[in-house]
Amino acid sequence: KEKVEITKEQRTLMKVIVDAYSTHQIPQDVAKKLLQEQYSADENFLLLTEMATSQVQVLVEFTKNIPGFLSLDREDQIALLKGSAVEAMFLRSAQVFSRKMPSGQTEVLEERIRKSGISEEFIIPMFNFYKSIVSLHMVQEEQALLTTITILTPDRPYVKDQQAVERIQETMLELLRKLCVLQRPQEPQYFARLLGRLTELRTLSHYHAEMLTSWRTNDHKFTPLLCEIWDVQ
Ligand SMILES: O=C(Nc1ccccc1F)[C@H](C1CCCCC1)n1c(-c2ccc(Cl)cc2)nc2cc(F)c(F)cc21
Repeated sequence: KEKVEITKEQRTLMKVIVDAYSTHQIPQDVAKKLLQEQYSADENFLLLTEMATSQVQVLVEFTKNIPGFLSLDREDQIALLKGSAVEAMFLRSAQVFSRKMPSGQTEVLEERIRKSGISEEFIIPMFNFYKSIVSLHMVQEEQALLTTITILTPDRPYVKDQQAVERIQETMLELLRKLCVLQRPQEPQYFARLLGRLTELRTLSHYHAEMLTSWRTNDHKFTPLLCEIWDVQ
């Protein structure tokens, strides 16, 4: 039986990542807003573009706290941010959706999102992904590390020094692997299941531009930052 233990430096690394992850969150809670009232497709589109724009800003702040990220080549840092922003947003959305809520509220939230203006064809894959995240019952350490691992994907477009990214990602993968073994001794496959979600996440993120341009709204207005990150307009 493998004796797994977290080293002192791994504990420090995890604290840095989890603190940064919980600090750099969007101030206003979109789930609360959606539960408070029903918005029109136009209002929902505006809310989405606002949320997605501020999500990119908090993502940039979060990555500054990933040990080693700032010592990467500057252009590679940008390539990693650009390449992971959409996935980070869907992962964040899934984590928001998987939060424990008073009974019945998750169903209301799901209904509001289904009716938000997003076109039918994307609702199934999106909620399949969200529900697969819900079923993992991730703790915040796992959520923070999974987002960090997503950001540190070496084979994003235009990354020059992939080895340098791989080295940092491997540190995070090893830490997550240990956490999963310690957290779920009865589920030896749990770590593999977590990483499997990243494949689903990448597939869902392929549709992101279409999801926005097919939104049921008369005016698809995007912020300059979203045009940059979301390959729209
Ligand atoms: O705000 C959003 N996501 C989000 C962005 C940044 C940080 C945190 C976030 F939750 C949007 C809203 C926007 C307003 C209309 C309804 C969907 N959102 C999505 C989502 C994201 C992108 C596309 Cl193309 C389609 C849906 N899935 C959600 C699941 C949830 F549980 C949730 F609370 C909000 C969610």
